[in-house]
Amino acid sequence: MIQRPTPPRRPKMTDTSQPSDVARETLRQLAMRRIAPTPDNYRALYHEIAGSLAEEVFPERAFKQIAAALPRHNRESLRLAREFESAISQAEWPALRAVMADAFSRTEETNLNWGNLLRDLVSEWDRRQAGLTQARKREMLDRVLTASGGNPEKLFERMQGLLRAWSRNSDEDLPGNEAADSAEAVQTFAPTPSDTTSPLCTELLAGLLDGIAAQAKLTEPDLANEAGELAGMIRQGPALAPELVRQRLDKLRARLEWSAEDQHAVRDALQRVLQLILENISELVVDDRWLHGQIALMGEMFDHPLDVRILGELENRLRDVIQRQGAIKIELNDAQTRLKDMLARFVDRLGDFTESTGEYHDKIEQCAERISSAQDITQLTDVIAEVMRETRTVQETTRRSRSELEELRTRVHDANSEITRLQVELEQTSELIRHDPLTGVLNRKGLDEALTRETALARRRGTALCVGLLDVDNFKQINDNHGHQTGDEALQHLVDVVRENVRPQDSVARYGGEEFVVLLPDTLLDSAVATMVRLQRALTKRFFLTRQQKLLITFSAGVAEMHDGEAPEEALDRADKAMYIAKRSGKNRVIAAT
Ligand SMILES: Nc1nc2c(ncn2[C@@H]2O[C@H](COP(=O)(O)OP(=O)(O)OP(=O)(O)O)[C@@H](O)[C@H]2O)c(=O)[nH]1
Repeated sequence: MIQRPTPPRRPKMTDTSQPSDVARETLRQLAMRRIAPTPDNYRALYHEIAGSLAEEVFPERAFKQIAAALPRHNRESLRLAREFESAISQAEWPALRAVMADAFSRTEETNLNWGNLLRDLVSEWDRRQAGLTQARKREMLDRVLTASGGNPEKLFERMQGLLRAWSRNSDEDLPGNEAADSAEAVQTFAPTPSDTTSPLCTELLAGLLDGIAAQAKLTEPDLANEAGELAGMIRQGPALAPELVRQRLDKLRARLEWSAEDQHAVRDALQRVLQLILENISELVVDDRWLHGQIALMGEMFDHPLDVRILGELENRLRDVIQRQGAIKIELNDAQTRLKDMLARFVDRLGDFTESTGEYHDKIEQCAERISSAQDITQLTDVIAEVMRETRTVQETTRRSRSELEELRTRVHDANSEITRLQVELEQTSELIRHDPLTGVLNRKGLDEALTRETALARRRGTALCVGLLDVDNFKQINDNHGHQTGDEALQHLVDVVRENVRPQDSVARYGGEEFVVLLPDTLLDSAVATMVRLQRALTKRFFLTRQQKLLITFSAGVAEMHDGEAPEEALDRADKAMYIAKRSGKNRVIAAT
């Protein structure tokens, strides 16, 4: 026998006098009847169990779609659309009803008024008005027609304005103060600042923005793009989003002001840099390599668009190079003078030696003559004694000269090595003075300068500035297990990853052994924390490879946003404290300083 499935029995209802019981029962029934638990099914079942009527649901989504399609060409339609949206967001039928009634009554009003408006306008056209010729009236009407851009509501509004202006100036009822009224008429009629549909204003404004875009293209591409985009928007029809255009124009004006201030600072800094270069070039007397160093620096400077940060750094670099080169130059001159003295003594010694050996030869020749003319043995004995004495003297001179020459040779060799060392140091000075020799990032001195520069810029521009201080986790273990050289390479790897993952305007500095600072201009605290976390992620993606072994480098970091009027050292101190909290709470994390 085929077993028919038993239809789901209506289960015994629990007490459903309380809404919470109804809700519980609804869920139970949904599960038992295997009905999909959608909001609509839940609602229907709830009312079935409660024995109530389903309330009419407010169709918010559908209304929002309607709101999105509403026209917003003028102030009036924009206001209505906003009121409509507000009624939707409150899900209120009465409010929605009021907005709709308002909108319809306005349409009716507008329709009714067209006839009256035209009649009044025609009669004002025929009347005589102070200071308004027919030609002037035609010109005014033309402008109203053009400025309305085919928008009937706008045209209606403007025609009413025109009518008011004409009627106030009519001869019949012209009050005593004609001049003021006349001025008011023109003012009433004159395009308002938001009247961007006036073709002349539009083109002037757009042309001005194009000019700004062209000028800023090379030095500030972002600003140039913004000006270009705004020009485009204004040409397309700014009446579509007048508020947005106004806000963007306002921001652009503020940026142009900053840019002008920057240009000023750039010019001053450039002047100081050039003065320093000139001072330095006039000092160049010993080695042309110095000159090449300076020229390379200038080349570097003019390779980038002039920027206060670059100029500030170059100025400081040059100042340092000049100072250091000055000191090295003195040492180098000293060493060269000593070398010259020694060579002079060497030449003297050689002369003495040649002289004494020359005398010896003369003496020996004389002795040889006396030997050949000697008559007896006594005479010969005297000559031999003299030969012996002269030979001993010359031997003594030769020995002394030899040891003196040996000593001179060693000292010349030492002086030469010293000169080579100083020259190498001289070449490296420009590079190393503000940069850490191991990793190439800024050292403490470089960091101090970057902090001073960025703090001043942030204050002037009213932008945020953050410092992130990171300390490598368990670095001692890397050194102990793999050697100091590997430890050094691990630090270089860390710096490579950090530099690749921060913006060009961010600065990276070595703060201590395995501690680094990242300086983040124009960045709020949350974004700075996010940046440090991004660096941590980047390090987990790029392992450090040493002898075919992958090492994961992690760090703990503290981040502080510079407070108003706070000294950079205090912000660093707060970041340091936050970093220690990160270490104590398990390492490999980023903590925002309070
Ligand atoms: N290879 C190398 N090691 C360095 C350098 N500077 C500092 N160190 C070493 O870094 C180690 C830091 O050790 P600790 O201060 O105990 O820090 P840590 O092992 O990272 O421990 P935590 O910070 O608590 O995670 C010391 O052994 C320093 O000698 C460097 O330039 N190269």
